[in-house]
Amino acid sequence: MLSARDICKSYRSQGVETPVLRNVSLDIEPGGFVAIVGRSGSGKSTLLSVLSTLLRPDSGALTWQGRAIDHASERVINALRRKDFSVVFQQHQLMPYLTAQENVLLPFMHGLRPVKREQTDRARECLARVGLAGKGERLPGQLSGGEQQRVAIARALATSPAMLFADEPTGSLDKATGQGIMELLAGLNSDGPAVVLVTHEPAYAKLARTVAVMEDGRLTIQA
Ligand SMILES: Nc1ncnc2c1ncn2[C@@H]1O[C@H](COP(=O)(O)OP(=O)(O)OP(=O)(O)O)[C@@H](O)[C@H]1O
Repeated sequence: MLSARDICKSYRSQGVETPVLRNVSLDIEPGGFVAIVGRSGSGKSTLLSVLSTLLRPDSGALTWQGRAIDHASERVINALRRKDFSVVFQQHQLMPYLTAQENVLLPFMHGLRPVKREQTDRARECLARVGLAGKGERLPGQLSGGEQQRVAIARALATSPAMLFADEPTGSLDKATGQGIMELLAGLNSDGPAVVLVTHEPAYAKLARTVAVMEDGRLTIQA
């Protein structure tokens, strides 16, 4: 379980401090599905970044399976991101010169070590899971926006994470394509990782089991 308690986070720029998260607490159970909603600038992405360890909180506690990770070493954080946590962004951040399958294999690539047969099989399985069987040899530029986001999700799934974080994964897609991505995430969540996602779209949030609303740096759990 991932647990955040009394998380505070401010940004400092040009001598001005802007508090963004004020005593935010949230528990995410194994298999949970949480949508974080709220108006633009309310701190949703900042919260997601703190939960996924991309940003460190100024104060408060973040624990993963009972272990404090808010000030864990880089080594511990890197191990967590390699194994348990995966993040999908609005801009899918695929490598344009690698095929879909090679992009999904990226989490397995360490230095010059060749990827293993079972990792290639896993990449193929993940592409099939997101509805892209048979498209593994295409470059991102030969796929639609929705398909590119599916590749990014397949890449995030490759390591069988316990937690999948998604920051506006539908933000650059039209409504029907976005709905497809949300349904995919809901389907993956039903037998896979816990999902925490940021969305602007109330219709998408309905697919989550818990809706958490950010307002003025505070978080309210709706259901
Ligand atoms: N690196 C930064 N330095 C200074 N201020 C920042 C930084 N990142 C975000 N902010 C500010 O923090 C506040 C919250 O930003 P955040 O991106 O978390 O909000 P959001 O709810 O995700 O917004 P949106 O829905 O528009 O993406 C905003 O006022 C933003 O301008």
